[in-house]
Amino acid sequence: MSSLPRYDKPVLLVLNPGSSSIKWSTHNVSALEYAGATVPVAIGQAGVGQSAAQTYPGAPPWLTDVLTNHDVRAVIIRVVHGGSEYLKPLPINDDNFRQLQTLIPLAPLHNKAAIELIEQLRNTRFSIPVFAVFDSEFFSDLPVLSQIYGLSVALTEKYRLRRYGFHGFAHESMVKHWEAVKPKAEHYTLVTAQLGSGCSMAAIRDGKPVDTTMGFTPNEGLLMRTRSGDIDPGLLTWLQWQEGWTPEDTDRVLNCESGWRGLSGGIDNMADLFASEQFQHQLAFDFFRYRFQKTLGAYFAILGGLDGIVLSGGIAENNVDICCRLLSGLSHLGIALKEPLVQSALPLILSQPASPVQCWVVAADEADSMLRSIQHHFSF
Ligand SMILES: Nc1ncnc2c1ncn2[C@@H]1O[C@H](COP(=O)(O)OP(=O)(O)O)[C@@H](O)[C@H]1O
Ligand SMILES: CC(=O)OP(=O)(O)O
Ligand SMILES: [Mg+2]
Repeated sequence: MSSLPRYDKPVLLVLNPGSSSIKWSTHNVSALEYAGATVPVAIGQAGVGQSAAQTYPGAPPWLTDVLTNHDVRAVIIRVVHGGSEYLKPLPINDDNFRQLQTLIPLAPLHNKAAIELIEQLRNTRFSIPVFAVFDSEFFSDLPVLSQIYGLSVALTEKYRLRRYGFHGFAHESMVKHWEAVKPKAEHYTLVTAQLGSGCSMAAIRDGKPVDTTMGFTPNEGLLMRTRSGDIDPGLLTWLQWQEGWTPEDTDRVLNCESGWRGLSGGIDNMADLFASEQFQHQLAFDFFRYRFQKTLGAYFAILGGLDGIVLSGGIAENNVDICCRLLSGLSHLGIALKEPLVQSALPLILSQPASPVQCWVVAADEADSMLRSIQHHFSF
């Protein structure tokens, strides 16, 4: 039975499959205002290393419900990895859909869920055009030094190896927030941090990203829920020899069995990890914070100073105490926090008025950034 009230104006449906949720929202086509609540729908952890050629069941009930009760003119879906081919918004057709299917191994926790959703949409009776928008678009012009890896030019060129960067819609939304609260500052330096199941940071100069922690895949950089983040490549080769791992095994270990869940021995939600007094749980949280602060220091160095920090994502948005822990002990960087801070409506300023670095926590509006990206290329 349908749970959504009928909404008769034409809408765009925005789908955001993350590594631990699918978020959706509908938006009035003409006003591009929210026409419905952004409702997260829980999904299981996507399997790693499975074949992309699988059987797709029909659209899940929540999706059928949305399509039945809205006059959906187009679906805009966040696809995390577009490979070297796709960065700009893409109207999905048979050819590019087949190509997108081959990219699943580049972002197994994300692209598989996106491909499944697209397949389900294409199989419905609604015949609605589907557009993919890519998480790396925001990072397409990173400076060359932050793009490259220390691998041979032959290998780099053969596979077009580069840092792509992900969470682009979230980082773009955080930049927009900063520019709204600091409209007079023409030149500025900023660090944005998206902290959810996937975690990443970006160094921003005057609105443009100059570096970011996620790389060729969304498993570089910070410690994440089930992803290891940075790891010594030599350790990995050694483990492969020792354990006889196949590429699929390695992928599963790095993407699904590591991160704070692996390190803590099974704690999934950051709220539980943070609240726990057990040694191994505290160690996992401290390591998460250590990686965050180490990256902040590196970005401070390459930016030559820092005007602001903006935090977002499921961890930051829901837990002001964690935000404060992450930013504590950094007075030498010019971070002076307000104390005490209580969880309240976002956006929330965390720093004292005189703090040289102004710190905020905001609810990044990825859907809004996705819509703005598509608006530059298509009208509905
Ligand atoms: N109250 C909370 N305190 C700390 N962390 C939280 C809280 N609520 C949710 N989280 C964390 O937020 C994560 C989900 O964030 P989200 O940005 O929605 O992820 P994704 O987009 O990958 O699905 C969960 O993995 C959980 O660890
Ligand atoms: C790229 C990424 O990790 O996204 P999410 O945090 O939504 O899983
Ligand atoms: Mg997300």
